[in-house]
Amino acid sequence: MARKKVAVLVAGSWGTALSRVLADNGHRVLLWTRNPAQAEEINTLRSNGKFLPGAEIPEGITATTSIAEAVENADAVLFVSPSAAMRDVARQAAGSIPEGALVMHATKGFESGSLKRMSTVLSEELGRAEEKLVVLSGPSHAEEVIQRHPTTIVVAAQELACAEAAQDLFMNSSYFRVYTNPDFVGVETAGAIKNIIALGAGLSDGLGYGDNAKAALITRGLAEIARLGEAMGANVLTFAGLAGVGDLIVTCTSRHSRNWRAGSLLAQGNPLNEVLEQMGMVVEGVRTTKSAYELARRYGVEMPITNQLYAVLFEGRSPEQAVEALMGRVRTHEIEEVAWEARRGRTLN
Ligand SMILES: NC(=O)C1=CN([C@@H]2O[C@H](COP(=O)(O)OP(=O)(O)OC[C@H]3O[C@@H](n4cnc5c(N)ncnc54)[C@H](O)[C@@H]3O)[C@@H](O)[C@H]2O)C=CC1
Ligand SMILES: O=C(CO)COP(=O)(O)O
Repeated sequence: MARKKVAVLVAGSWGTALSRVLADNGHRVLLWTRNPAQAEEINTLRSNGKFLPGAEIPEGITATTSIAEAVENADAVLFVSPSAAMRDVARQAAGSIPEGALVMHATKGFESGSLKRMSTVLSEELGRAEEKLVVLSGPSHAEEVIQRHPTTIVVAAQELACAEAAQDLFMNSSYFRVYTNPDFVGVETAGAIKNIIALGAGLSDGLGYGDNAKAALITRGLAEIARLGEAMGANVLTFAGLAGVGDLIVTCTSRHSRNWRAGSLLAQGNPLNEVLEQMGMVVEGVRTTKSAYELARRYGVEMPITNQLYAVLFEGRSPEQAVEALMGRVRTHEIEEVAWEARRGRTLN
């Protein structure tokens, strides 16, 4: 594949790891950071010690503090800021992105207050149709990608050509395999909402519960993620894929997971503000719990785990009370569509 110029905004853990994949694929990467000391460290020491300690940054990556320089003449632009900074970063880049550049994002979250998906925020700020945007998601921790450990992700776009252009940029046969999916809304919502369940898994482990509890959180979490996603227009099958169950597994079980770690610190009795300070990296699940709690009300969807997480994070409920409330819920069917009422009148074969 021809060598492309790709701008990556910003130089956190995930932006840096994805830059390595692009550089390994022969592309020229301009990695933007607002922090001059970090740019200097990347360009001279070839390291990004705060976010990926011990990792070597390849020569194909150049850091810059000028967002205009990063995106100027770029063939593709990847946004990978925390969700809280997306609108601000997009606004800064908007005037300099070439008309024909492929625009992608790999951020997992919603905009607080407006509850908009990240692609909607990008579309508004960049003046581009959502149909032309690409979202990257799936089970992928930066700490493993930077070490070139085998990883699979999914790229979603409403137009196949856009998804395949992103697939071409990132896919390599040694450690990074990329699938395409036309269900843009499903991939984007699955990736955002899984962080709530990761917080819950961390809380569960922090309380000393075992694998049964975690498996329950993953599966029942998936059920409520899919319910909200479907109400927002997603294809329910997407939740059985990399962005759904795949990401839930990795985020609820990996020692690299920030959301899991934050949940386990909360279970030890640490206040939320101290946990976030101690983490030093973005913990998207906290904001996303609030957004999903509000989205569930907007779409009339039942999300019991999200509701309990919301009460623990923002209303002072103890994790033990939250577990009691979840276990004490009124009895119900596992899947409405296969419940007895729905089968009445059908012949079994
Ligand atoms: N770390 C990972 O393994 C993965 C992260 N993600 C997603 O990628 C997004 C970014 O996460 P990470 O890279 O892990 O975060 P991080 O905490 O490692 O880095 C965030 C970076 O954003 C910068 N930043 C924050 N606000 C800014 C602003 N207003 N303007 C410019 N720069 C700003 C920070 O200085 C920092 O360099 C999140 O939505 C996360 O869910 C997705 C998949 C994997
Ligand atoms: O989205 C991620 C991995 O796919 C990263 O989020 P966590 O660090 O919370 O697991």
